[in-house]
Amino acid sequence: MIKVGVFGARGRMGSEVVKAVEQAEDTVLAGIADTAEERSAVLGAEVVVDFTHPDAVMDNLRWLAENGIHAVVGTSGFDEARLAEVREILAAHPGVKVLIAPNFGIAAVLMMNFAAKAAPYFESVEIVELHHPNKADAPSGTAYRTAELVAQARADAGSAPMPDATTSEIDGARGADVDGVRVHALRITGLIAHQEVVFGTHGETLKIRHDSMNRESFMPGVLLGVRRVAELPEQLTVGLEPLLGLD
Ligand SMILES: NC(=O)C1=CN([C@@H]2O[C@H](COP(=O)(O)OP(=O)(O)OC[C@H]3O[C@@H](n4cnc5c(N)ncnc54)[C@H](OP(=O)(O)O)[C@@H]3O)[C@@H](O)[C@H]2O)C=CC1
Ligand SMILES: O=C(O)C1=N[C@H](C(=O)O)C[C@H](O)C1
Repeated sequence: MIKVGVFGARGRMGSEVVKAVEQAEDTVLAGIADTAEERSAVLGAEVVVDFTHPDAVMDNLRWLAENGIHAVVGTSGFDEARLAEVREILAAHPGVKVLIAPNFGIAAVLMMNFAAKAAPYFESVEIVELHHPNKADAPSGTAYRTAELVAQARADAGSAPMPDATTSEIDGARGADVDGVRVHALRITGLIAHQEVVFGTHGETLKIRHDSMNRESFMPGVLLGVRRVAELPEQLTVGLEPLLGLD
């Protein structure tokens, strides 16, 4: 049995993780925390799953590394600077592994993978992410990661800059610029988590859309991370792709 702790256990995602860990045959709940002060409740866990807040997660990761506990992280907000900081923390704790996945939905990972593959074939691409209005950050971690992957695929293919003749705009009308890719964030009551990657070239468009209909849908990915994190070859793994055999 893998002993699993949960940070953010009373939140929307954390409460689903608690249920999934309790229901799986090879995992047991070792402790839960919903504040930094409660973290010692997970001492004894082999792996902690963190679905907390972008403002809390870095301190949580430092604490877990200091206590020799592997981490499976769903919390958003990881840019290159943060990932570099995580690598620095881990360098001082060589036995500890961390998996950070911008999205644990298997279909969402495929959506990102397909978007990167399509990117070199189109002149234009923009990302629209749609979430529930209680989401803490914008754009979503998934949209941010998709933009990075799409931008990298375009750069590797030597794609020309995207056409955009806008010379006058109200601030924000063209969305956020992530590595040269425009990202638009909608916050709509009734939604959970959704994304469209919209590609266009002359006479043809392609839309790749992903919808999370409930939070249970993230749990197979979270449990996969819990089962595999200790054996991952790198101390820090970003994205579920290598665990799914995707390049
Ligand atoms: N990678 C993925 O597949 C997914 C990622 N996410 C991400 O997960 C994160 C959480 O989302 P969601 O569950 O909707 O948010 P919630 O606000 O519902 O849950 C976060 C929980 O974490 C608690 N918390 C805050 N600080 C700490 C801390 N230092 N230690 C332990 N617990 C803490 C909060 O308590 P309090 O409310 O009292 O502050 C709250 O209960 C977000 O960054 C979101 O983007 C969400 C869905 C899928
Ligand atoms: O806050 C959410 O709900 C979600 N957050 C993650 C993100 O920021 O990408 C994953 C998913 O979109 C749901």
